[in-house]
Amino acid sequence: MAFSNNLVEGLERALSADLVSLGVSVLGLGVLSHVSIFRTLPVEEYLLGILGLSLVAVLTICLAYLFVTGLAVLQVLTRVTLIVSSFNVGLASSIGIYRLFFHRLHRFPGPILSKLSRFYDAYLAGKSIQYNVEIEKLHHTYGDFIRTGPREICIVRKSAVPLIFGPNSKCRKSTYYAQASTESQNCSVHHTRDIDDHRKRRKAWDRGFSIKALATYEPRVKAKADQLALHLNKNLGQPIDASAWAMFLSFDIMGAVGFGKEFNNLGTGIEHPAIKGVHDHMGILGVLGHVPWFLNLASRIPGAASGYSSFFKWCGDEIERKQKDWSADETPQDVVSWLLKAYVEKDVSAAPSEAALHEDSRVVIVAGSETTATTLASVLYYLVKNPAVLEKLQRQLDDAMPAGVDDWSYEKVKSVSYLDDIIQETLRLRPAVMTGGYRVTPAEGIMVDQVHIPGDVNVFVPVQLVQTDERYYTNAKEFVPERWSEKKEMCADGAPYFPFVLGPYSCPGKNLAMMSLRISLSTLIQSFNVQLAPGESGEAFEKHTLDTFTTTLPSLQLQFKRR
Ligand code: HEM
Repeated sequence: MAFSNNLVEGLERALSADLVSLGVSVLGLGVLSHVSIFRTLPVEEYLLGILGLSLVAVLTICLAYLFVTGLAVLQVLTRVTLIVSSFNVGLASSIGIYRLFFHRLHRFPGPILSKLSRFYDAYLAGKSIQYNVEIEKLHHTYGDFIRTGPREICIVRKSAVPLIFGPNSKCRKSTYYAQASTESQNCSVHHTRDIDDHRKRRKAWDRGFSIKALATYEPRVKAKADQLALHLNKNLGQPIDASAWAMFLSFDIMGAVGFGKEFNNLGTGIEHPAIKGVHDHMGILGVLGHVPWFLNLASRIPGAASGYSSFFKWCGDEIERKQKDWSADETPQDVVSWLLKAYVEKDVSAAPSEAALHEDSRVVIVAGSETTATTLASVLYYLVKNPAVLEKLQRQLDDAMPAGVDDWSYEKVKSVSYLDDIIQETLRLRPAVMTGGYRVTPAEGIMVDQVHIPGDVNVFVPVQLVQTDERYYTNAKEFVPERWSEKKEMCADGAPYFPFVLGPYSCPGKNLAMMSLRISLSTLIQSFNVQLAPGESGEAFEKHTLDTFTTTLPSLQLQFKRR
């Protein structure tokens, strides 16, 4: 009894302390909480728990004031506001001082605000949604190793590429991928950070892109390319937005070989409504993706993801339909059916939950379409800007298929290695993922040249910047497809080239992408001459491409004429 009386008295005294003493002690508590808990806690993992706990703490303090001290409501509110703000000031000051002066990355150069918070890089990305351009500016100011976040280093060195992305790299996916979910159970193969989960699941994906599977996709890809050629034929000499039509083609291809379904963008000339929502929100991803925990939190606000709802529903309905019509005896005819097969048969490579399977199905469309579309439009851009390259390609296609379109076969197209050189050179100058992937270093860190990057640090090598670096490529910003064949001296030894990334997280759709690009480009270039439409300089296309993780292109007006 005496003990509980003492406790109540003690609590009463503490709560009724004068405002200055109260503020100072709670500020100290904020500092203490950072030093003892938050400094090492992976906030992304416990986001909701931390928010819930903070709310409970504030409510408890309110109730304690009301019932123990008997203060009036206004006085209680004043004191609680003081407590909350003092705690946060203490916490934020401790975080700031630690990040600037004591953090294991404190010696790396970079903008002060980047060292303090990822929100600064979100601001940089948001200025014109060209984080790739901002990174180039930072590189000129700070050099090859830039601290782009409290716990992030951007490295502009070729030697970093195998260390971070190579097959033997010990780096894993970083917290960047926590923007969707932190539970691998619910994540797509792209977002899971659990290395075992990822390794197992990649097997199901790789089956969907095997040589045998690709052979079944080939006629469908060709049919879509022919449909585009037909549209161009009907609109000879008219301005055609190459960015939009490349997107229509790629989405229709992924609808056909990804799901075995028809989006019919090429038929209508209008973006399918399920996809429009995705495109409208790419900018948000390009900005808030830089603060993954915030994006994760924001996406939980009711209605926040409503722009995606028709896309989610479309993919969900299609999976449901496939599950209903499932026949174990049939060989899957599209990528999602390969993923579903693993799931239905409870294979080790299966997505770990229905939610994860749905996420995977959405990745098929988004990862497969945007990337191929932007590459296709970019190739066309370089061809119109470099007519000698276009003519050389046409000559080589004619040599391989002398009887013209009736002579077309994918085998013959594959023999035209100049086409691959053109695609490769385009992906060097304008990779479809311009800045990321993002990885985290292993506990022992990594040694890049003579620089030690400590453990548990997020790292990335900006793909476009390092692939257009004069140290590694002669006339690095110029489009010279011959550098991949007869002018190999234009690439330095080990010049960095990784538009599909390398190693365990590399793009599983690379062969499908290359097939789609070869088929569509050969189909178009064999039949048409192409040039910039009147009034189009190509400047906006060159300068205003957006870095939305994958690339978002401005329009590019081209004119097609029959050869
Ligand atoms: C020119 C076309 C393409 C390019 C340049 C490209 C590039 C990339 C890159 C750079 C990544 C790594 C991203 C990261 O590290 O976060 C990636 C991953 C991925 N890509 Fe592609 N991609 C292309 C086409 C495709 C296609 C056609 C598909 C088919 C669905 C596809 C499916 C995927 C998937 C599922 C991943 C995640 C892989 C993983 O995390 O294990 N991509 N791609």
